Amino acid sequence: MNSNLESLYKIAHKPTRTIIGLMSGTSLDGLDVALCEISGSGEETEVKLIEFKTVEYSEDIKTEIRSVFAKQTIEFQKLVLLNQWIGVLHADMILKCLHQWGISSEKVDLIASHGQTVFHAPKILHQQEKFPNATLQIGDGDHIAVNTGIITLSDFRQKHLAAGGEGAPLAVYGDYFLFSKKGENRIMLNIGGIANFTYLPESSDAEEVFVTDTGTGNTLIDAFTKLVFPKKSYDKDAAIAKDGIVNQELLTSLKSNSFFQKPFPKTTGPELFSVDFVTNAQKNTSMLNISINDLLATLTRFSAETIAEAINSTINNTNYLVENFTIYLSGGGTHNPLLVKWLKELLPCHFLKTDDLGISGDAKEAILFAILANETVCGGNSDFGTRKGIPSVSMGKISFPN
Ligand SMILES: Nc1ncnc2c1ncn2[C@@H]1O[C@H](COP(=O)(O)OP(=O)(O)OP(=O)(O)O)[C@@H](O)[C@H]1O
Ligand SMILES: CC(=O)N[C@H]1[C@@H]2OC[C@@H](O2)[C@@H](O)[C@@H]1O[C@H](C)C(=O)O
Repeated sequence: MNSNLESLYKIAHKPTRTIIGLMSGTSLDGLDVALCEISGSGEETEVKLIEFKTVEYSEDIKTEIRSVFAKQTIEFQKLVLLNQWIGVLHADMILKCLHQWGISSEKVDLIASHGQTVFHAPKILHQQEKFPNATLQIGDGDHIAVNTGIITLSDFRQKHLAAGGEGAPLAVYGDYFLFSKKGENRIMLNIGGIANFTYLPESSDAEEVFVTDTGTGNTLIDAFTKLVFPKKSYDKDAAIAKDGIVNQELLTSLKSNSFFQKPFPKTTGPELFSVDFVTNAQKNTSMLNISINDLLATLTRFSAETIAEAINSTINNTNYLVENFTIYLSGGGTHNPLLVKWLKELLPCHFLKTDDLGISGDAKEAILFAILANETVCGGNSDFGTRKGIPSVSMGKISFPN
């Protein structure tokens, strides 16, 4: 047997695996690095978060990624260069984290790398009959494996697409394994650049589980904060939006986009929820001169209402009542007090954080990719039935260091 496969075989048989989960989301704030100890698989998965760090991206990295990010037209050579560059950068960031934590790379069994999404194109966005759902994450896995000396799983979303999904949201698998609890109705709501939620009914039946994106989370709030205040990357503690008044006419125009009429489950990204998207709505309602306070208040309300309406309408189609659910919040939007206040007003549920279940909301997505790698190496027996958007497949391409 090839010695690489032998190593992988041994890892699969260990009672506990040390796996680094990596996530760099749509906010482009940095790379989340979660060092986890994982035992079991599927519904028996147990995770201990040993270390966590968000390695902030330098302005140079942000500028380079933004030059191709969610854009219809780019310099093609740049995309090719970035694919390798990000792989090498991520490897370097991992090695620095391990050094800081005093952990040798030999102690790490696997890396699970999400990569950087540069374009998400489900059919509902691109609308071209002959082309299937598509998405692209860059930051080559072979470069991470060779540069760290650690077996790396990457590019998780392609298998999901190949098996009939939209390549997202993948959170549902880890959410179900870690958080589904018989006798409790739970919603795991992640408010990142884009918001999504996993619905975990009290039956704990994998075939009833459901996941969808809802639309924008922080991405539009961040974009307009940066546009008007180039030194700020987001509206910290909703300080700007809090002094504004929601503009109902603009809000109605934003909500009239056909994305919100499409059936669930569905996925989206900053390709749709962009500065142009808002500017067009402003033009249509003659609101181009609205104050930044009112604009951010309206965009924050837009996120809150579309998240609440997605949750209400999907639960109304089930045997359960929305008031019997607990919502567990995670993602950066959890730190936005105005967004959370409005969500609490709009949804008659009990609100907690994933931290209350022992998993840090800021680390959750990186941990979820570590769980996906764990499943590919030593699990893969869970059956999610025929529910749309949750194919029962193992995900991630395996890169060996030598
Ligand atoms: N104190 C705060 N006040 C308001 N907003 C905050 C605060 N802290 C974080 N945020 C928001 O959270 C964002 C970062 O969220 P997160 O790291 O979950 O996004 P992401 O992982 O890049 O997104 P995605 O999950 O869509 O890929 C920031 O850009 C900001 O909008
Ligand atoms: C294509 C892509 O990168 N999508 C992300 C993004 O960020 C949030 C939302 O949009 C979600 O669908 C997804 O990430 C999480 C981790 C997921 O797949 O569950």
